[in-house]
Parts: sequence; C-alpha cells; structure tokens
Amino acid sequence: MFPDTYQRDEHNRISIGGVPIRQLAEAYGTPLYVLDYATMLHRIHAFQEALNEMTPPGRAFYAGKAFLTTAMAGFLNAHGMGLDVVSGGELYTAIAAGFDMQNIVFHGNVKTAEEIQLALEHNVGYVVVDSLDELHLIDEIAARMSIKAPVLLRLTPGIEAHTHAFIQTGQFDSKFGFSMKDGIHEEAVSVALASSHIDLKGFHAHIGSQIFDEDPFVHNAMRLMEFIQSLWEQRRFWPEVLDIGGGFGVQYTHKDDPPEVPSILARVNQAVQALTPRECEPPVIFIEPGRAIVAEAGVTVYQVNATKTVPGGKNYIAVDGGMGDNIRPALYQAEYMAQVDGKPIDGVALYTLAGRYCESGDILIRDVVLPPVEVGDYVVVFGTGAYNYAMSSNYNRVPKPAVVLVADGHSQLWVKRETYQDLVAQDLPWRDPADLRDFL
Ligand SMILES: Cc1ncc(COP(=O)(O)O)c(C=O)c1O
Ligand SMILES: N[C@@H](CCCC[NH3+])C(=O)O
Repeated sequence: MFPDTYQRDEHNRISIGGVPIRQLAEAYGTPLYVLDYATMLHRIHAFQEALNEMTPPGRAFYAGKAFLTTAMAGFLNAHGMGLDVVSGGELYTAIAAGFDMQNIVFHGNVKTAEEIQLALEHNVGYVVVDSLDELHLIDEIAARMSIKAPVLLRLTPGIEAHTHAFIQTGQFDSKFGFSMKDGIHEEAVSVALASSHIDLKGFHAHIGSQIFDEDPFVHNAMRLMEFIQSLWEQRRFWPEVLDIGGGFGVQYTHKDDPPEVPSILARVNQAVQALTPRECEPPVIFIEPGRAIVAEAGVTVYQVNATKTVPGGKNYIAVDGGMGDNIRPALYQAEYMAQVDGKPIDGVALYTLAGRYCESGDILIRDVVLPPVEVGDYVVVFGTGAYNYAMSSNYNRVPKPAVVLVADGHSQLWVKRETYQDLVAQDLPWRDPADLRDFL
C-alpha cells in the first residue's frame, strides 16, 4: 500500500521519492496529491515483463480513468504503455500530450458522434463498441470518412467478480457491452462482418475492478476463447485481439491481498494457447490496468485543522480535504490507511479522520489508530493515486489540490492547485431576466 520509495527517518519524518512530505506540503500547500515516479515505473515494467512472457506478447493499455493528465499521458507514452480512454476529454488529453494514437483503445458505453469522429480522425488503434446503435453510428461515420474503423466488440461474459457491486461490470445485466446470454453478441458480429466500413479486430470483456482472485480473469479469457472457437467453427472468423480488461486489485489496507499479475497472465496465456484451433494463431491479449499502476504510487497529504472528542468518546480529526479530493469512502465504503508525519508509527488512540465538506458522510477513514494528533500536523493517506484526483469535484466550491510528482529527491508539478479565480472562470455574472436581450 506504500509507494516503493516510502521512508521514515529516525524522527518519524515521512518521505516519498526522497522528498520529505513536510517540504512538499510547505512548497505546494495542502491537501496535496503526491505521485511516486519509481512506483509507477516499477508497476509498468512488471506488467510489460509479464506480457512479454506471453506468446504472442500481450499489450497493456493503461486505463486513463484511474488518473490522467497531460504529463501522465506523456510519461506513459515515453514508456511504451498504451492508453485506454473513455471520453472525448481523455482522448483530447492524449492528443494534447502527443500520444501515439495507434496505441489507444477508445472505450465507453456512450460515445457521441463528435467523439467517434475525433477518434477516427486521429487514427486511434481500436474503438471498443458497446451497443448495436453505436456500431451503426461508427459504420456511418467511417463510411463518410471513406475508412474502415478498427473495432473490438465489448462483451459481458456473465462473470461475477467478488468486489463492490458498484464496480462489477461483467455480469449479464451490466449496462456495459453485448450480453453473451441472449445472442445479441452474435448479431453484433454479423453486423460488423457485413459492414465494409468496420474492421472487426476482436473482442473485449472487463469484469470489474479491485479483484483479488486469479480465477475470474482466467475464466473471462476462457469464456471469450470459447466464443471465438464457435465463431471459427460457424463462420471461419478468427480475431487478432482479445482484450480482457483491467481490474487487478491493490492493497489499500492490511486486509487486502492483491493477486499475482504474472501468475494470472501465465494462466491466461496457457488457456488461450490450449483453446486456439491448430489452424489459427493465438490472439494477442490486451490488458487495461489502471488502479494497479497508480493507486499505490499516490498519497494525499492533509493538514489537521481541528481535533475534537464528542459525547460517546469518538475522537475526530478534521483535515483540510475530504470527499472533494477522495470520494471513494463515501461512494464505496473504501478503506484507507494513514500516518502522521513526524509522530511515532505506533498509535495510542482510535480516531475518525473527517473531511471538511458539509456532509456527515464525508469521513475519509472511520477508524484509524494514530499517535496523539494536534492541529497543524500533516496526515498522509496512502493508496490515493487511482480514482482520487480523477473523481475529484469542486463541491462546496473548494479548489482541487495540486498533483506533484516526486523522483530521486526532486519534485515536479503535474497539475497546478486550482485557485478561487479558476472556480469562477466559467461563471457569467448575474443579469436581470427582465432584460430579454441577454437570453437565447
Ligand atoms: C473497460 C475498463 N477497462 C479497464 C478498467 C480499469 O480498471 P482498474 O483500474 O481496476 O484496473 C476499467 C474500470 O474498471 C474498465 O471499465
Ligand atoms: N472508480 C472506481 C472504479 C471504477 C472502475 C471503472 N470501470 C473506484 O474508485 O474504485
């Protein structure tokens, strides 16, 4: 759950990437998202090594929804990672960063005509199709552009991964993709193969997020393989690509026991080889890890604003951030671990880490054992690299924190802290509705 470069010195001062947390807090303010370069790089290399062990070698497309900025896209591109985007905004971020567009898969259960056009104009590697309506729309746009759109069809394989219900996606009644239960997936294949503007490259199935068991990943690949075997037998169609999505679990607290990615990928490889007919080449396996690359690379630094003990004995620590920068506890009852900078690691009291937002549910950590905490202390919450900044909001008109990268004793700003001026930048002043000239 800690960044790989996490250290505590003899005075219990925490540093990440060789930079003391206190120094970062003083230089950039709090709350502050800190990302460790070394951790991200190690995770990327671990995925790449495991994928290179596969025959044919697999490919990784980092899921931008976990955390994406222009600098992040540039960093991924420089290290040969592909990118999974789910909106025009994520796509535009990749374009702005000069990302290799062939190394992009474009996802999402809703893609507007403008988004599809933008993706095709920039030659994205693959568009992952979610519905028959979308397939027809892509066909129409590709026909207008006189091109063949490279697509994967997203299937829902009926695999229920054991994770929070809100982050399961593989079950038959999911809003995503073509269910493999009622034949709609076969209809989609027929439409795709009949179109002269669709190039059906393969299939995708993502079963959920924060998954700890190895088996669902392997079963997902097997379910896809059985389907393409049937396509081969019935239509002599064999795909180039099978994309098994992301979802590799990470450690947020000591209770979490993440799976071994090399073992999952070796088992997937074995299943794919075994289920490939002799006349065919095994498809290239794509994966889309998001959380597993950034979650543990990130920490959030907060400053303690107040402490109080309420009737019943509960000890609150109120910090200067909360659900605006980390919605996951409120949304999924997600659990996190925290430490206090400059204080002993052994706790003496049970605390509730409360956020600053006007919601009783804005609790970052329900129960955390910490040393005595005082106003002004810096509290570090671990494992916040994924789906924190990405899901942040301006609730209560609180500006979003800065994001800073740390490496080898240095820091580099990746996203500036929002200002009050930024908050009002898109607002227009009040105008009297009586003056209709101001209205459309
Ligand atoms: C299609 C798809 N791919 C990849 C991911 C990334 O998941 P994770 O961050 O759990 O690896 C998601 C999110 O769950 C997804 O919906
Ligand atoms: N946002 C979720 C995961 C959803 C994944 C998107 N398919 C989380 O924080 O855990």
